[in-house]
Amino acid sequence: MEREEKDLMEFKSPQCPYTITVRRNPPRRAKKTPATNAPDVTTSSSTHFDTKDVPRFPIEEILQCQLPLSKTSTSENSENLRVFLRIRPLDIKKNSKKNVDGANIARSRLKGISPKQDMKKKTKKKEICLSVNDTRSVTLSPPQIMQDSRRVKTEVYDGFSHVFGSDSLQKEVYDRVMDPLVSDFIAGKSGMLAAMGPTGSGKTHTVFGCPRELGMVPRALQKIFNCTSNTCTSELTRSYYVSIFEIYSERGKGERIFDLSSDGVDLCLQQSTIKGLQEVLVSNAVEAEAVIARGMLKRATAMTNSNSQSSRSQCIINIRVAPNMFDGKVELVPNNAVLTIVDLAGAEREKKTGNQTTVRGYYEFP
Ligand SMILES: Nc1ncnc2c1ncn2[C@@H]1O[C@H](COP(=O)(O)OP(=O)(O)OP(=O)(O)O)[C@@H](O)[C@H]1O
Repeated sequence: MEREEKDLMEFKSPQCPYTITVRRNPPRRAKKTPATNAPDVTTSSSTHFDTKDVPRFPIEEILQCQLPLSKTSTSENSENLRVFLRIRPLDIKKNSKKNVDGANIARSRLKGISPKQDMKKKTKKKEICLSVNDTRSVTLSPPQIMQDSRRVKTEVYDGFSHVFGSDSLQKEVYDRVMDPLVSDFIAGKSGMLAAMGPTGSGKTHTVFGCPRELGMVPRALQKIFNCTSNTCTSELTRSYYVSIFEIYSERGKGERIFDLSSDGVDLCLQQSTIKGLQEVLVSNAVEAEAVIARGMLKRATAMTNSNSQSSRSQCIINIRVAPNMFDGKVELVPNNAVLTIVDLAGAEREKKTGNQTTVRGYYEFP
């Protein structure tokens, strides 16, 4: 307490400074400052010190003062954890085409209308309940049929790092979400992108994409290897390793971890560390994509053979950069940085596709 009061006394400037150091929790048993010329206010009764000489502590000025924010704290990239929201388009061409054929055609005929009219009716029933307010918030309102219910309310979800509307492009998402992580990774800083959401919400589409709309993984690999081959010699000394594994959990059973690389086996978790995960050395984006594609195929096959309705599968891809020896020197910057990409698959995934050899998205095998 003595120390604190002395500190307050030493603050003589009536002007509010731009930076203020607020000392909290001073050491309780702090030694008394050796005797100086400064009067001891705590024992003022035993001294001739006059409290009128003490300059007023400018508490009001400090409280009113607007501290200028530093450049880094205002930039959204400085946040360690960023949460993005991407809204999936309501109508996906692939599905609408599927609905016109087969059983739907027969049903439309029974109703005495053309399949196209039936489709139109269906589309009319679709109601958009999620609207984008601005780049950081959305409003979720109940469908009209439930609007009288007191229990369901319109809610605003605010504070996202960025909201991508249903018309957002893969490149747009990559530039804002993934590119900063890739740049950091190239500079030696680890990062992670995790796609989360209910089944069918577009996680796999965003992470892997399709040949016409490349997702985050192929775009990241392109940047990493383009950068490596285009820049200075020190970066040519780097080696890149890819590993891919799956954390698989089934209701009523524990979690299992599988190495999805070609000769990978069951893995075990020891004190939060996965033991025995294989890494594959890759020298370009094509090689890296091949390792990931094979892993995705292995994952899909395992999912199809399992009781996928009650299971969840999390696929984790790691790209690690390691410094190499070059002319007797070691490049120190990319100090084993790891870029991790997580794709969480929903329970109904394989029930819908039902085909062992098809991995949806970018990695498709004949
Ligand atoms: N932004 C988008 N633009 C076009 N099509 C999309 C978009 N997002 C998702 N889709 C399509 O929606 C369908 C479901 O998406 P996707 O498989 O990515 O969902 P998911 O969240 O990974 O589902 P699961 O958890 O079951 O694996 C796919 O046919 C996908 O191509």
